[in-house]
Amino acid sequence: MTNKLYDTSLSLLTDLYQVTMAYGYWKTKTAEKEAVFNLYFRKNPFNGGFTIACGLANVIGYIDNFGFSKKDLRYLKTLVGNDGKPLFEEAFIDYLANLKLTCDIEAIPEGTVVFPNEPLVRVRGPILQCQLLETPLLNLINFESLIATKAARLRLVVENDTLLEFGLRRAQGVDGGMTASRAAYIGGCDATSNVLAGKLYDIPVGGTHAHSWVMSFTDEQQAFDAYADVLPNNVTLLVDTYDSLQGVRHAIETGHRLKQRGYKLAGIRLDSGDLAYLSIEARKLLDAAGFEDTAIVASNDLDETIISSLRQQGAKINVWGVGTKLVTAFDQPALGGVYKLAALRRERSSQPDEDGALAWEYKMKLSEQAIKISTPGIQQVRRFSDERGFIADMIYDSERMDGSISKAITMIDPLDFTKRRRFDANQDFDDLLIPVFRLGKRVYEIPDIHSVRAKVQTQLAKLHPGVKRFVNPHTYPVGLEKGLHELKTKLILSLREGQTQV
Ligand SMILES: Nc1ncnc2c1ncn2[C@@H]1O[C@H](COP(=O)(O)OP(=O)(O)OP(=O)(O)O)[C@@H](O)[C@H]1O
Ligand SMILES: O=P(O)(O)OC[C@H]1O[C@H](OP(=O)(O)OP(=O)(O)O)[C@H](O)[C@@H]1O
Ligand SMILES: O=C(O)c1cccnc1
Ligand SMILES: [Mg+2]
Repeated sequence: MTNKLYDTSLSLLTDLYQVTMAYGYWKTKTAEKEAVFNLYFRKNPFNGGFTIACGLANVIGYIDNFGFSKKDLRYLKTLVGNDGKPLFEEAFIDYLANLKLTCDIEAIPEGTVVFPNEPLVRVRGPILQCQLLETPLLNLINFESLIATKAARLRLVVENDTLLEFGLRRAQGVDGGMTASRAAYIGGCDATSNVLAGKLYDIPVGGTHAHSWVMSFTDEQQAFDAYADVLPNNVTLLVDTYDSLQGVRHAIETGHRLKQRGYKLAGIRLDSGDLAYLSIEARKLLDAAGFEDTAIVASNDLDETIISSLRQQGAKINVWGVGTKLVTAFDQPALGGVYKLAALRRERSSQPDEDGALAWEYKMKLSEQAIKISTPGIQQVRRFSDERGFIADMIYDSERMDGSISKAITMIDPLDFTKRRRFDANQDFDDLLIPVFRLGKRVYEIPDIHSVRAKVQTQLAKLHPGVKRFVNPHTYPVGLEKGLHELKTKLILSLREGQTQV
């Protein structure tokens, strides 16, 4: 099982400006200039305190299959500028025909808990190649991370109950449905109703039946009995087509017949009305009839807020079916991930290469808003932890700071330089970005989807509850290593004075 959706080249799945810039780099003979780009987001979605990294498997699929086909090239040849003449010259099209990716890519593995400003993916290589990857990488990481985060939030509220993803019919198109099912499973759903996702991604599939089944019979009892006859080992009956509690009584009747045949009534589903009241009453009826093990499934525009309220009201629901608001990431339609140039290698001749840092020209985007000023550097994230869990994350420049920690390290809050933390040499840590491609060759095995899903839960267990709460969550500390902070400050000052380099 590959966990990949893309088995064909999607190299034109990019914005036109990436191709026009690529042409520009090629034309100005800077295509091969070595660049470093970081992909990160600035704010956790859903006003939450954390994000789940997801989408790397599809990034890998995209890159594994990268390459412009003859048809792609033929199409690019048809593009014209505002004078009606071709946008790109033939020689550039030939260049693209032979283009093979040779980038080094590091990434934070899927299922990892991540925070604003941390590079989830770092791409290093010829600037033309890095540039072409901007849009697809953002497309693939933003959406899946958003949905995995939504599912993780749902998992936090349902605790050990069963969580089903029912979203395909409301998803944003085919791919929105497919990738949402994958990310929702990783984030913490137990199964999906999406059969193709089940097949392609090895996700358990499951579900009940629709109102149409009941409506196609003259009465509900007949409908339930017929369903139980056909699929005696898969009976969860939707009871709310006419009157929910009457429906439960009919389901109990069917349940008795199933029992006589050696099967069981697996569940009933409520899909309208007051789900707290109805589930409590349904539970009483089921228990009184000896169906203590029959599950109560609920669906109907659920999300983490409604589920949390239902649980507080004492609802007797043990399976939650969540569709629309999960796969459309209600109520935040996108994760705002960005991909920024962070360094360019200097011309070999212009600088001695004795210090790794001197080899690079650090780059950043200025902004009036401090949060939008990008951080330069060949970034790595160091996550410090102790026996209770994660303590803080520090972004550092892997070329400037020796990766081995032999002395104390100071981390500075990027939005308030007076806030500092010191970590001594024996503090436990992990560096989060790991090599995925070296010179365009894959050096990373995609883990199976079940272990990624399990990882989300072990990661969340290491987060302080305050960071996981939904209302005004505590901000998990993410800082810059002191040297990187100083470099950034120096660069901001020099850029503001109209210079471009440090
Ligand atoms: N006890 C409850 N507390 C909070 N929210 C609830 C409770 N019961 C149901 N809900 C939620 O309230 C909303 C009810 O939706 P709506 O007003 O469309 O009612 P409905 O029961 O679906 O109506 P209909 O019978 O016409 O289908 C849904 O999002 C549902 O999940
Ligand atoms: O509510 P969601 O979280 O999206 O979950 C999926 C919904 O899809 C189905 O019905 P559908 O919404 O198509 O019709 P209905 O609302 O009339 O039941 C199902 O009965 C759920 O209500
Ligand atoms: O199986 C179900 O109950 C189901 C599947 C898709 C959407 N709503 C419900
Ligand atoms: Mg509905």
